[in-house]
Amino acid sequence: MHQILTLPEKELQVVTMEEPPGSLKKSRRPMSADDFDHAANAILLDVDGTLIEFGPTPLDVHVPPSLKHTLSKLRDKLGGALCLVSGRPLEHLDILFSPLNVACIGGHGAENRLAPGQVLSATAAPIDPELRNRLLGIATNTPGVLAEGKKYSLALHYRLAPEQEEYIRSEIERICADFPADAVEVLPGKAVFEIKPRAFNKGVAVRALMEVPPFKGRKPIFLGDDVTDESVFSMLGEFNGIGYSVGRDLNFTEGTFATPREVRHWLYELQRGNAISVS
Ligand SMILES: O=P(O)(O)OC[C@H]1O[C@H](O[C@H]2O[C@H](CO)[C@@H](O)[C@H](O)[C@H]2O)[C@H](O)[C@@H](O)[C@@H]1O
Repeated sequence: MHQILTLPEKELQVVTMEEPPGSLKKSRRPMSADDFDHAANAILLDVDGTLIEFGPTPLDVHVPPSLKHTLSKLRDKLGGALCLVSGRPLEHLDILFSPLNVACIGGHGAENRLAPGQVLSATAAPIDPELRNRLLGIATNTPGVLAEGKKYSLALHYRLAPEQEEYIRSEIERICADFPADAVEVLPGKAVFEIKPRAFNKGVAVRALMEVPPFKGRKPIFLGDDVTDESVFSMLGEFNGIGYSVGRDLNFTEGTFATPREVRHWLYELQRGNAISVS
């Protein structure tokens, strides 16, 4: 039997994770909080592996209350120009981060809420149902593999069965070959393959975000940990922005945080700084 992961309304298993050791050499330090300008910058944040530590399954994660508090304060000091940019669906982000209300890009760019308090909107068509069903069959037939159904994509997680990575990869390739190549994209994430239509990605969604208030005219600072974040890192230059990676160096980044804990500390320092009033 495959396991379809769903998030029960307002109910998540909360696991307190050990903080991983900050082992990475920090040769490229991110900007000091003293140099940060609350009136000129926008903060864009990937979630899993950047703001919070990985858990064994998508539901077994912990969002520290102190992080929600920090993000709430920082959002206010930025005049609302703070956005979560995640592969998770927006409704999952809202449950995980409740009661925080911030701008969000979800589903790898398929959905967005371009400012805090706005109504959610979809920017993409749902994943092809036949493709979804055939991919679900991989989880059905492979012990330890979890299928995370999302409206716009499907994630096949092998964190609990790492030995299945190559088998899953080849099965996905075999199935996707039956669909138009320009319609299907496979994102290899952290112990996961995400299959989605090619039409949207985080970078395209961030480009749209940066055209609307309160983000318009600001310089985006984006933090991400994964190759699935590269579509954002690679377009930041269009807005004079800066990218920072987490846990490892990635292309188009100017600095690296060792761990999500270090990211959380940096954000805490940013929200403590004085906001310069917007004219
Ligand atoms: O874009 P992100 O915010 O980084 O989200 C990427 C995916 O994160 C989640 O999966 C990852 O985190 C899980 C919980 O720690 C972990 O078990 C899994 O192995 C990771 O790949 C989420 O479940 C996906 O929907 C996101 O696309």
